[in-house]
Amino acid sequence: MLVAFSGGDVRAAEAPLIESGQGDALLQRAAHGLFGVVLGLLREAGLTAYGATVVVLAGSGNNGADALYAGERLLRRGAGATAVLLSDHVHAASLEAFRRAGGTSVTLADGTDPGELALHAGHADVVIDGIVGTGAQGGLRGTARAFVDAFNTAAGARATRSALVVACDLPSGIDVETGQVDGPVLAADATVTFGSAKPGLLLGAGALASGEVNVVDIGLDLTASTPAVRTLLHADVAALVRAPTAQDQKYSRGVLGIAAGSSRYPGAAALAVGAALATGLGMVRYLGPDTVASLVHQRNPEAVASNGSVADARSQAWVVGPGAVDDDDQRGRASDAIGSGLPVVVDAGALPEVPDRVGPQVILTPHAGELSQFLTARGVDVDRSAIEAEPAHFALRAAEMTGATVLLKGFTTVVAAPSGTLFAQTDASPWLSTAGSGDTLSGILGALAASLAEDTGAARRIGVADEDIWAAIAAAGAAIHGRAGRRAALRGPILISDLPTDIRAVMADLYEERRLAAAM
Ligand SMILES: NC(=O)C1=CN([C@@H]2O[C@H](COP(=O)(O)OP(=O)(O)OC[C@H]3O[C@@H](n4cnc5c(N)ncnc54)[C@H](OP(=O)(O)O)[C@@H]3O)[C@@H](O)[C@H]2O)[C@@H](O)CC1
Ligand SMILES: [K+]
Repeated sequence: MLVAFSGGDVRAAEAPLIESGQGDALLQRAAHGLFGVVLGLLREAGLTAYGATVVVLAGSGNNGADALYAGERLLRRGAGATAVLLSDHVHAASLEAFRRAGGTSVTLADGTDPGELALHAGHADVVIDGIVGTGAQGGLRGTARAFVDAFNTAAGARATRSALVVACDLPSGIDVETGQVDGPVLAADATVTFGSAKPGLLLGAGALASGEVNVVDIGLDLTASTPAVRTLLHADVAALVRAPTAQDQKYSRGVLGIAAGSSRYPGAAALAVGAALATGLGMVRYLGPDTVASLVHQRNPEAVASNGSVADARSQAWVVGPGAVDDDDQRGRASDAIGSGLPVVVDAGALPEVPDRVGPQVILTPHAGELSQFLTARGVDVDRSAIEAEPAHFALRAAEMTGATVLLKGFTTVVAAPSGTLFAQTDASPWLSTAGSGDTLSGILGALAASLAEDTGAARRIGVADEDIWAAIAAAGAAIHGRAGRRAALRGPILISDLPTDIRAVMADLYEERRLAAAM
């Protein structure tokens, strides 16, 4: 699991070490970790340090010092390195070490046009961003801002430019706590972060600017702090999902009730049912109008369908709401399922049925517009754009207000538990923002909820508190959905009705990971 502590907590954990005279040792450990990741990236690009061209961008703080010490190590391995100094008072010892190893440096003075230097950096093999780290205050300013603007213009966007950009601790320009960007940002191909990830690397625009996040252990003790954000990795999702055993029968593997679709939106039901079956469980019971049930049956004859009541359809979990609009029977089923005490995934048309207080086993899956309506109906007047700017804040607010688990959809999906625990998953493909995508997410979440509803060891397997298991299940569902989308996008624009094929392939990968982990 990728665990992010706030910049403040990381700095507090550094403080006693710095006071006891270990400040330089910390810088050296950080620089060594950064150097190691750069070497690996060069190797992946078919290069070695010997002969590689490196540009180190150094600001006035310790972030610049880490980058310069990493540059020193690359110089000693035969790289050619130039430092662009964005302040006239960079960390003296690291600059001295960089120069002694053969590096050259140039100071960008206030008011000087950074265009030529930016062009030079754009032609390097690697650019190490040591402009600002956890000491950044607000959006980039002064020479830092001018240089990043010029670099983005000269080198182009990530994926189109030739230089690999490696962020030291965090990409300069993001807010360390929220990932919000105010002004230019130096988007990285990879970020090497020290002690632990920071929330801004996992949330919002910061998650998009960070590339692959590598955490370097520099010996900080963070055990007394509470993680601010967590991201489930492949191994965590693999440890969570439940594979059938020889003792299982269809009822013990999990039965999911789905009250989705309406005569206006019949397709949503078929998509949710198909995705649930592909995720793997014992049975899906579909409840809804006969016409919709026959569409569900055409695609998935294994689903058991009726137009009966929630009370009569024994299940371990429910999905309510996808495509269920202007349908009083579906509304009644949503209300009954939410009131049943069973895990329930509540989407779209069922969100207005949520009472004031529920338990964390009720998983709400709004997008920003739906969360805005949901919160406004509860007296928190907030529009869609405000939620998009601070998704974690508003998801937590909704979870704390209602007691539900709140999964807020987006390119980065955030999941808030009522306990305050927060997950962020950036597994998705932009191709997934298409009609029907949310219906398949509901199906995946429902299947996980049904198959894990009675699994008392699930939270322990991935190291979360029992009270946060529903948030972890929701985060795992977002990860599976996102990866299925990425896989599907390899074949071109995603056809959501095809997604079950990719969901099954993602599940197969997860079971293989689980098997390999057990064999170790
Ligand atoms: N502590 C340690 O021992 C360890 C620390 N570590 C490393 O140190 C980093 C933290 O170092 P830090 O505290 O020196 O702050 P840092 O982010 O380098 O720069 C702050 C300076 O930047 C400037 N500045 C601020 N905002 C700005 C803006 N918006 N736009 C432009 N400039 C801005 C401002 O300088 P000024 O402009 O005032 O000259 C300010 O003083 C951390 O991320 C990690 O990499 C690790 O190696 C582990 C050991
Ligand atoms: K940086």
